[in-house]
Amino acid sequence: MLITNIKGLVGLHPKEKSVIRGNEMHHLPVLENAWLLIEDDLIKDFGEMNSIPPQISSLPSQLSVKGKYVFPSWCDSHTHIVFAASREEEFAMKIQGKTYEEIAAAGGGILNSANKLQHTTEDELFESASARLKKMILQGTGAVEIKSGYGLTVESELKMLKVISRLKASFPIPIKATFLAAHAYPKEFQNNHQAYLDLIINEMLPQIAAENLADYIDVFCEKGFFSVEETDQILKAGAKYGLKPKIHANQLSVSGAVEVAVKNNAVSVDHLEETNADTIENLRNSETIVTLLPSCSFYLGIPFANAKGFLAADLPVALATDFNPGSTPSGNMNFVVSLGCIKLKMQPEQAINAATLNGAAAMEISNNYGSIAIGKRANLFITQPMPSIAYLPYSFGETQIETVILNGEIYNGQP
Ligand SMILES: N=CN[C@@H](CCC(=O)O)C(=O)O
Ligand SMILES: [Zn+2]
Repeated sequence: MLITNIKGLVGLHPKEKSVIRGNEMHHLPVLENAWLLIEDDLIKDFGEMNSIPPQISSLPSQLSVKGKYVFPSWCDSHTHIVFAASREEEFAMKIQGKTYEEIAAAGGGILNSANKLQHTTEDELFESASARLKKMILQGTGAVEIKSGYGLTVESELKMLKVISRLKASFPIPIKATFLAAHAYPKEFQNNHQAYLDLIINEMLPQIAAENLADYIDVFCEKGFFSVEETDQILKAGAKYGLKPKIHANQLSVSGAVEVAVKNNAVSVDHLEETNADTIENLRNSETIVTLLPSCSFYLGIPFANAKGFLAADLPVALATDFNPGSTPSGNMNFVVSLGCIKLKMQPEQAINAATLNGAAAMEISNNYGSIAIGKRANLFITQPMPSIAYLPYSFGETQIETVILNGEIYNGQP
């Protein structure tokens, strides 16, 4: 496929560039008036229209996209899209002023989702997650991470991870699976934490490893959920099976989560709505990526993360949706990029880098995804005609995406 007359080819980082740190994130390379050649599922070549070689300009399969931009697909590195039911009954409680913790204490929250999921079949979960994923892809997402964590029993955690495996086999995008049994303590373990930790460590992890069902391990390290010591215990057990951590950290309080995550070589620390100077210091000399989830702040009404502080400390910042039924019922990365600009005060270039190459880095796939470079996978989207790149986050709540290309082929929602 040859795409011609591209108004701007966006995200032309060199192929060897695997992550972008703070100060560099302003730099989003764009080639104006460009062509892009895709062969099989890979980016084969690109250049300027006024110097297009004749043997390329005469190729048969051409798509002229005058006035439109071509972006690398969004890479959404934090989601919980396998769930049994929406939770809009909690929406009303939130509007009345109940906090996330109060809703959880009243029997809502994660345990509510776990109860529903335990009574839902693997096939039903696969169908509903597929519908969500299809919609996300049509909104420009071309790589995704999905967590378990609404099972909370051996059987149901495995059921969730099997659903993620089936999604991996059925969808034409890379999918990473994260094991998050340490999402909340089930009722029967509320006064015996160690028994649940033993269940995770001695029952769940060996089976998950034997069936190769997870790529990462996650813990909701937070007051009222999993303590720093409990988190450390789980991460060390995961490491024995080669599972690197991606951690829910500092969503509701500065909890020591970042320290324990960095100590255990976390690929990413996610949320960080609550941050102090120590949080930044703990991250400074690590490889850990800071993944911010501004649509969670938007929906819950909790603080927006200190993106500018992380960027000023030269840390790599990624943006992701956190799509889940409780704190973020949306998988729209376009809206996340808008919030990155409007609420986190990132420049459009920084937010786009955060949602593409750094999102890919937070899933350890940035050698093949997240930017437009020769030899990388042709996962991209073509916008509607737009006056500039900044127009995409500026026109919040809309999607400017007209055509989605995955592995070099136009994606129309099948499967
Ligand atoms: N914080 C923990 N997990 C989810 C919310 C889960 C829920 O409320 O169902 C999050 O990332 O926001
Ligand atoms: Zn989450």
